[in-house]
Amino acid sequence: MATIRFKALGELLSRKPVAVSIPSNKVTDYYGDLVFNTDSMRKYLSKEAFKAVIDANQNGGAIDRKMASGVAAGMKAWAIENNVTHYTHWFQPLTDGTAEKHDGFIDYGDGGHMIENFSGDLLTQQEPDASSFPSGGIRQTFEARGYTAWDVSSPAFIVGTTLCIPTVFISYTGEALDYKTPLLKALAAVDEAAVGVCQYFDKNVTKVHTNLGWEQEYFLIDEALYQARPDLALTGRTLMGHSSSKDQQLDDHYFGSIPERVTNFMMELELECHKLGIPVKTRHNEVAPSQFELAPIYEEANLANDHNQLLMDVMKKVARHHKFRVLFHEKPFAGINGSGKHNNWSLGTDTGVVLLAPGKNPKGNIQFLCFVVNTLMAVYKNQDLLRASILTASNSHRLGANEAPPSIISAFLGDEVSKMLDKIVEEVGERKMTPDEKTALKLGIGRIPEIILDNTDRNRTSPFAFTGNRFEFRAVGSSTNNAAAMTALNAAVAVQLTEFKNAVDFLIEEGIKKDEAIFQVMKKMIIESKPIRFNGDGYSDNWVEEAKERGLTNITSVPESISKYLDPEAKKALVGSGVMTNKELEARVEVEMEKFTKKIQIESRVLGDLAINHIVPVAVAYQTKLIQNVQGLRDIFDNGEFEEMAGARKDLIRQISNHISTIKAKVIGMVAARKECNMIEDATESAFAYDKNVCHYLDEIRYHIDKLELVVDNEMWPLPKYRELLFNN
Ligand SMILES: NC(=O)CC[C@H](N)C(=O)O
Repeated sequence: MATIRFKALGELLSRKPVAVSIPSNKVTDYYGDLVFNTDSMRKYLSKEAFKAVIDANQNGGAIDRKMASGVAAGMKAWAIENNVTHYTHWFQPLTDGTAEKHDGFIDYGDGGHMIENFSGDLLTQQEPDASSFPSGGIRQTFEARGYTAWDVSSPAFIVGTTLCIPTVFISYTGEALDYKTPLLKALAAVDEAAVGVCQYFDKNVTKVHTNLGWEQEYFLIDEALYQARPDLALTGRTLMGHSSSKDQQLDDHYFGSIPERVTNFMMELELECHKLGIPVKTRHNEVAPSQFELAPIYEEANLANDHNQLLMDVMKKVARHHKFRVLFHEKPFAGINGSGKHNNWSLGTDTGVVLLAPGKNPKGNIQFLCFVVNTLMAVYKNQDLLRASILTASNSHRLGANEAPPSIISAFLGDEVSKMLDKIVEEVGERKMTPDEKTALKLGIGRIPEIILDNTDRNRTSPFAFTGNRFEFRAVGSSTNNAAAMTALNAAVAVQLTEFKNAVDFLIEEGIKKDEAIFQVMKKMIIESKPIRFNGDGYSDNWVEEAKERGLTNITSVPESISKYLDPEAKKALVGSGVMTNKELEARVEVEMEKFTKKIQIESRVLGDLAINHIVPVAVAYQTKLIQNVQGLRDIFDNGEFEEMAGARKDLIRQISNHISTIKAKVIGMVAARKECNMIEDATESAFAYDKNVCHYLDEIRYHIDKLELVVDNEMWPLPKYRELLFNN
């Protein structure tokens, strides 16, 4: 009997919801308790130190050494009062997670005795030995130094007994080795470019911030079953498993009543999030059985992203208290819904205007349309860059099915905004507009708010959908760091807004009035970017054809998509906006290529192991039982009767034999292919080779294993089945 599987199922039967105690009925009583936020800063910092942090936060300036010492002292006092013993620079290397090295507050004091020390220098900068993080060749192991430097715009927080200081991570020579640095630069770039455009409409605007509201989808699997699936534990997804007879066909999980064990997990998670100042608000069952979603209120994008990274970490810990494992993989189970991390993106001014929401008057609406059109244009020109920022080994399994967008990048606007754009094209002529024409157009534009509020349609197959006051970048995968997508998008929009402004300024210099210049440039852009607008079904075969005719790209290969980071248009966005240097971009491509290769390599090794050591022996054992059974029948029945009775069984023996032989042959082929790929030194070539020569084996081997699962005795099957994994809470 398959002991681990049945033991795990036995454990499942004894699970009880784990009780959670909430300190108060009012979230506001404990919200942000573990954050060094303005309230705690006011209490623990001198007036000057407080002002220095707020200034640096709002205006992006640096904090001088003296001030930093004051801030560190206040932060330490606050932390110690909260039972903190260690501090860490918390950063986001180019891996799938965050990094932290804890140091105690202890140090020798003047007389050689122990003191609690945390200086300004330790707060602002550290020099971790960085040789083991991916760097894409920027940092050789013999120059292992990397620096972490305090990101003042994201507040310090406490996890357990450790004070965490959000930092950027850069090499000795100044290149970014993390996700945060380029994101901060992209946010600054879009701020500058957007302020320039806003100035056409309101001279009081001096800052534009990017808002991000992510939606985190995930699966929860009982820990005993998870442990009995080495593929889940090592790769985050099931590399095999026949679909369950019932999964999501009846649409009965989505928004269904949340199981009690899961509710308790969610309660504890929300409690931890709220103490950490993560404004999580929404929770619900997602489409697939055992799939859930959690979403916060939107925040400034850098903070929102730190919070998402922190959340993923907290989720893993809290899940363990409830004897669950959380799966962030985009497609842990073939054939049913995968998990996205939809990024709701918008821009807002320091005067309180949401730039992607319709305005209150014609002027506000023209500004709104300007930002919509520039965003469309940026997406149109940067389809390949945006795809490169989201298409990973794991996300590639998700795209194109089950409400995840396809890999053709397009933008959904809804009928009403589309009509508005078409109207601009129709009504803005080549020659100068008459005052009456302008008034008519502006009046039409003035009607936008009512129209949109009633028509915020949704399109789940769109990678980039307008939803009334923001765009939802739906293609982003659940396991990734949002910063990659947000860096690409904001950099692309920044470059686009600058081009727009240059074009408008040029016309103004030629003597054309500002509003007409804006209309003329918008018209051109609406026409040029039209191919990116698509409100229809992103899954239809027609769309694949039509997209091709429109000249849109459709790339499903991960290495091919990553390599587009180095195309001129992508470089223009990332390097042109000052977000990355050429060297950093090339390094990033190398890191992403290596990540792809390694993930496939690991999957291939795990599958080979499971196929040969778990599945084939069981299939052989079952086949032997069948053979013995057939032999027994032959012993007791005469020939005619025997043939009639054993015919089907003999067929089954043959079928099992075929599957076993094919699996064995394919595993041998896969290992040989891997060996060849591993000889290739160049990261890009190796990734392409893995994609072409190894990936297909994963599907082929799985096919035969899944067929065996259908025929082998259930008592003998070693791995928990889909029905057991999916209906376990
Ligand atoms: N209802 C939904 O929005 C499902 C989204 C889907 N899970 C995705 O992969 O993006």
